[in-house]
Amino acid sequence: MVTHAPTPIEEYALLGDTETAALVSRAGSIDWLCLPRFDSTACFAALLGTPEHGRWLLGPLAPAKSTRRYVENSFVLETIHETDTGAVKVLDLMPLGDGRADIVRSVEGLHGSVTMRHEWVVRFDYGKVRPWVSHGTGHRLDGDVITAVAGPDMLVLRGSRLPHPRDGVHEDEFEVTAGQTHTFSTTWFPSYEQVPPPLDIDSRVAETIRVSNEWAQRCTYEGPYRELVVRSLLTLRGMTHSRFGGIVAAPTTSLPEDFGGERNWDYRYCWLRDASLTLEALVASGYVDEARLWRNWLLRAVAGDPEDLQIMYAINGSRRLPERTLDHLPGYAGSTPVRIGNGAVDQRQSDVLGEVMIALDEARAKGLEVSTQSWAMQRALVQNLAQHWQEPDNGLWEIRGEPQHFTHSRVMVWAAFDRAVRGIEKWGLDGPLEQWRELRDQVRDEVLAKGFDADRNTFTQHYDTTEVDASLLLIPLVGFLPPDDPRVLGTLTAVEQDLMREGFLLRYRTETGVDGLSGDEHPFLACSWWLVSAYAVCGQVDKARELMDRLVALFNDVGLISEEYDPHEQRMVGNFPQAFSHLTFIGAAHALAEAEAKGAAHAGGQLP
Ligand SMILES: OC[C@H]1O[C@H](O[C@H]2O[C@H](CO)[C@@H](O)[C@H](O)[C@H]2O)[C@H](O)[C@@H](O)[C@@H]1O
Repeated sequence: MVTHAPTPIEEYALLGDTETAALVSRAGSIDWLCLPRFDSTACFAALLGTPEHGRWLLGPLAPAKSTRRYVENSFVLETIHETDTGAVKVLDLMPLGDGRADIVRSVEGLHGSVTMRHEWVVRFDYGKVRPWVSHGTGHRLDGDVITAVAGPDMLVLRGSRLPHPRDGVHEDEFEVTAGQTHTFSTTWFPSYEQVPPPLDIDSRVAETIRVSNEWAQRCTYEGPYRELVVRSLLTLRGMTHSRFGGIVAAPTTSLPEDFGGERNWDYRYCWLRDASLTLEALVASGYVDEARLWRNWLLRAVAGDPEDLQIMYAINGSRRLPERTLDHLPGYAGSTPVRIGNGAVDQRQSDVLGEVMIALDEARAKGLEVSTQSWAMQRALVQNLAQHWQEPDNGLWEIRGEPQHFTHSRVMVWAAFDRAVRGIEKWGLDGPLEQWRELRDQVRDEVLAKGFDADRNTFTQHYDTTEVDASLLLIPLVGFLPPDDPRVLGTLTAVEQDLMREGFLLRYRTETGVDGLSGDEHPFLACSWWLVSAYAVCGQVDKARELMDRLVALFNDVGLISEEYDPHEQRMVGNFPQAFSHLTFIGAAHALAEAEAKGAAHAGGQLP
């Protein structure tokens, strides 16, 4: 029985150091943090339970009006808390680029006086393990510190005023008046090592902002919604492990797709699909170095027998992600089970090679040099697909029901062969051209014959149904058919008719039971953005703009968005922030910009 009211998902902001990420609420509570990696165990897991499962709170004791923003293009979060007695500014960040795992927090009095509440509640292993906590002083520790240790993990808390122990919690309350500042840092380190030295905080803050600004300046996108596009690119960068090159689908696990339901999944892994689509968004916006980083990750992750290709890997490329439930956690809003690992790792999802081949083809077109090793790997994977493409699969939605012949999967199989052919024809690479051309045409003929319902003039979710699926919107976007083909336009209409819910798009109708899960879900934001892109390429620019404006209004105050949206309760749903949502938003902005530019050129008589 959960009595703790959950903080709405949209009330969280992201902190990150490109190796892991934290969620901090508007009230100043860091409720989620896995250290030192995105997929490490959490030491603060209140997000999926109660404060007793670990959190770090630094916020005003009295009710406050709290406004926040990121400093320039960084993930340095600045929150102003205004109370009846005064105002303070809190700065939260994870410094970038020093190979350490620190979180820094400072509070500065602006006017009047504010009583701050400080709580440091460390619970290792996702809120389960109470650490051994010591208050130490000494030469090696460089002044007063608090350390918390359990097994392999150790944290050290430093600060200008340390909290006191009480019933397993370290807490403090103190006044901050205008001009006063208190600074704190928590640092993770392996427990067999010495406590790391203190940080030079001012220089780390300045460096973090500088590095982020430099990265943002490389963005080449100049179309509508630019500020949000840049913030979304930064969010994708924040989900990319800067040394490994892997990209997580989201930094959280088990934020529910259905509040109180079982659709709770761990997204702290690198899906080939999500990562390829992230790459496309980055490359289209001018970030080719990131494509190289990820391609090298891919080469290491999939190295070996092509037969053993997985659809997702851990962030460092390792393969074992067994799905387990954490039964000690009550779940966000009572949504159980809380899962770690992901059972979809063993699924056949025939779309993924298509997404990888498209992303690498686009990166090549934007200047990523061809590497012999990379093409050899692509050839081997395409040859393997040639053996298996006719098998039923779990599709891009990773259904847990019976495998099917999903139309989207087959369209992406076509895309894999198509981009392989293009590798030879356009880029002069070597391979069995005739065989791949034949396969490409064979898959195309099959999709047109078996994945299309002529009565309704629409493509279908799979070969044995008349249902539709939002993934069919990708047919013109990947070049399978031109946008003005009547079958594409018919599919657009059918998808609108069947899947629109209160102005946003569902992935598919769960009522059919195709996914093998109980409960329902809400509109899936990536699909809604695919609809914007489909409208844009099909020339329905007014509809694209209208839907885009509606979607853009859903971002929270610091430019973040989750996987799904519940229009009825007007709240974000699912893991947060989700790469899929951010990258499809970027894609939609590009599509809209191109369509509007084309429309303007037409109006100006510049096009035939
Ligand atoms: O809906 C059931 C499935 O939900 C998750 O998959 C979704 O997220 C993935 C990561 O963003 C994405 O690649 C996939 O297309 C989405 O359906 C979950 O990871 C699966 O285990 C689950 O079956």
